[in-house]
Amino acid sequence: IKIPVVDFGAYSLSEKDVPEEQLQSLSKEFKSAFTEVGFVFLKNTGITQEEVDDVMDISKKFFLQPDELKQPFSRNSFSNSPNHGWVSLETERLNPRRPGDLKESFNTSLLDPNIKWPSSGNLKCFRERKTSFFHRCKELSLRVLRVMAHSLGLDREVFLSTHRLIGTDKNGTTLRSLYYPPVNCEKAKEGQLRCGEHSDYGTFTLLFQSSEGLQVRARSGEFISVPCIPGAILINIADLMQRWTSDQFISVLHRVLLPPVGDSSTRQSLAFFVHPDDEALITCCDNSNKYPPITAGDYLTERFNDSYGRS
Ligand SMILES: O=C(O)CCC(=O)C(=O)O
Ligand SMILES: [Fe+2]
Repeated sequence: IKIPVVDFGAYSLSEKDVPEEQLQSLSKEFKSAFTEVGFVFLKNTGITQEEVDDVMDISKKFFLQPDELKQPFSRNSFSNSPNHGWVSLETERLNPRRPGDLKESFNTSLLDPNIKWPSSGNLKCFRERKTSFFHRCKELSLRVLRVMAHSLGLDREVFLSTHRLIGTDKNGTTLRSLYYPPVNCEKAKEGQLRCGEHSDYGTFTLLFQSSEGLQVRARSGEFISVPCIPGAILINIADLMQRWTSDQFISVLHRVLLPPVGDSSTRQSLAFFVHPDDEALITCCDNSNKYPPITAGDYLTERFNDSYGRS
């Protein structure tokens, strides 16, 4: 497989609207990418490499602290947004058949003013950077949703009306910073990876990477390494979108392997997981009823139970 690169300049965040003709051609490119590959690189989105670097820098400062200082911000300690917060090393297994992933992450799901943020020492701009990047990703995602609807021959507002509450406790959309610390391959457990094989759960994901390492499963079953294109954003269709489109758009397995033996480098990425509003009822958009209707909230809860182990 080869992941197509699409120039999003005509609808970048610095443009007010997209001319009809360009919308038409973007839709065509989206359609072939999402039906055949499930992934696309977007360039000229308006989100700059500098913005990405700034968020990665502040995230790394958070992760490099001792665990005791990160503990107060743990995932599950924010009652109205259970996914918000820090996830420690080896806690999550995106492939439940493997040992815990060798990664740490910090999820930003809720922008509510009452939320407690890391703010000490060199983390003074943590909140500001996360929040403003979240908004940028949200704006871009709404544009992507419009083009997607168009490419499926649907009213361009259909996806927008089900993604109205991003950033509130009634929508699961999450900006996740990921940090993959250096790995001592001799100490790693049998079968352990940086991030196990999985597909994402929601509508789609925007992925920003600092270096290579991501692999995507081709139809042949073989995993293929994805290049890292500076300034370009990787978008992949997630499972709920596949279901919504009656399998027209495909959600593809991906993973991050351990670095080669002797390579002690770290890796960082940022993922913006777009989810519909919890109450949105997801019904096959071609009216085929291939899958029964389900609310986005119920669907997401089910998937989280799988990756954190049911208790
Ligand atoms: O770190 C990466 O490049 C991919 C992470 C990922 O696929 C995920 O968190 O869902
Ligand atoms: Fe993923």
